[in-house]
Formats: sequence, structure tokens, C-alpha cells
Amino acid sequence: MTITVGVLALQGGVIEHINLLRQAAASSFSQDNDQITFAFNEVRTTEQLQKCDALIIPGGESTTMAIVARRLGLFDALREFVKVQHKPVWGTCAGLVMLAEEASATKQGGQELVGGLDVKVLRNRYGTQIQSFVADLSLKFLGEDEKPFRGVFIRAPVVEEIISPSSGVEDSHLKKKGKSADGAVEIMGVYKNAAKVGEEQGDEEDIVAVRQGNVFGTSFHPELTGDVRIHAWWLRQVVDSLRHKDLVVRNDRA
Ligand SMILES: NC(=O)CC[C@H](N)C(=O)O
Repeated sequence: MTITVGVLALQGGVIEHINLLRQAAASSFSQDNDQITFAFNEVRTTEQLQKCDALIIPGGESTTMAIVARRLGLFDALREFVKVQHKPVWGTCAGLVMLAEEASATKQGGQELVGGLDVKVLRNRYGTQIQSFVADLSLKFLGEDEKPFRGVFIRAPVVEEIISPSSGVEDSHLKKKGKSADGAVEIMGVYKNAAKVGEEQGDEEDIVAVRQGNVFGTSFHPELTGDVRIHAWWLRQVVDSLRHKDLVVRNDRA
């Protein structure tokens, strides 16, 4: 089975994701009995997106990414991919903003989102570029005894609210289309002891990783760490969801 994973390449940290995906595939799937092979492709057009089984929307700047996606006419295809075809998608940082149904602290006049996750994100929660930081996160989904994951936070958003599911009705103002992902929003990671902007110490607990059905989002940048664990975990989810779909199709035919 060959699985094509795309990385949306309009702007931001594209090659870093591709490099880590390659490493994760080599380290975690080389012994796989099912002979899974991966193709990792940059995605800039609807045609390229349609060839993908799964997609990463990287970090960068969501406002810029949205403008470029609109110019290239990619929004409908992205919404179709996430909310109608329910293919696996992972957004990191700006990618998480793009995958949220709502965002606050957006640029004036708002910004267009792909949606999929029934959450409201707060952009730039920790301030500007110079307030970037690294923090150890304990992520249970990687395994109970796993060592902490280095979370790289760069003008990072956080999930400030889990909202009620969107109705699936097209909204001409927000240009939403399709329902959000199936199922409930699961909190996959929190950053404990987060401080307010400008403060040294804090005791807030911020939601920095979420999943809802096929859609996964992280506030931080695993692709900048050299640690393949989250990429390997996500590729495993992609493989499992494709196997599941394959089974459903075969059962339907039987
Ligand atoms: N590193 C990042 O991806 C920053 C995200 C940026 N603050 C945005 O809203 O798009």
C-alpha cells in the first residue's frame, strides 16, 4: 500500500515536516509486515491535494496562508478534504488556527479558516516572536512512560474554548462549508503553569493539542525538534484510518 501524505506548501515550515515525516516513516515503518510505502508531497494546487490520503498544514502565518489559499482557489478543496472526505489532517501552530472553526485575536476584519475542529483558538497567546519559548510537555498519547516532548512555541495559538458543533449549513459570511469533524473534541495535550503575556511565572493550564475524529492540531512545532515521536504516531493514525476505510468499503461490497 502506498500512502500519499501532503504538506500544504503555501508558506511556512514545509520542508521541516517533510524531513521529519521521512525520518518517522523510516524508523517506524521499515519493519512493517504490510509493506507500507509513503510518498511525501508538497501541495500547492487542488489537483495535488486530491491525490493525497492525508495532509499536514504547517506553521507559519495563518493570515498569509489564508490569503494565498484564497488566491489559489484552494479553500473549497481543503474543506472538502477535511470535512466531507474526512481524511486525516494535522495542523501545527498556524495550521491549528486554519483548522479551527473559530479564532480570536484575528487580523482586523477576521480571517478565513478551513475549520474542522469545533474549537475557538486564541492567536498569539504568548505574545510576539521574541516571546517564543520551549517547554517540556507530557503527552499521554505517546505512551505512559515516554519522556516529555520538547514543545517549541512560536507566536503560538492555544485552544481557548470548545464550541458546539457547526450545523453544516453553508455560511456565506464565513464561507464555511461542510460539517466539522465527526465525534467530540479530545484534549490531547496541555501546557501546565503557563504564564500570562509579560509575566515570568504562571499557573494557567493551556490546551495545546486536540483531536476530533480525523483532525489533529498542535500549538507547538514538533517538526522543529528532530524528535520523530509525534510524526510517527500520526502516521500510524493515518495508516489505521485508511485500513479501517478499506475494511468498511470491502464489507459494503461483500
Ligand atoms: N508559528 C506559527 O505558526 C505562528 C502562528 C501565527 N501566530 C498565526 O496565527 O498564524
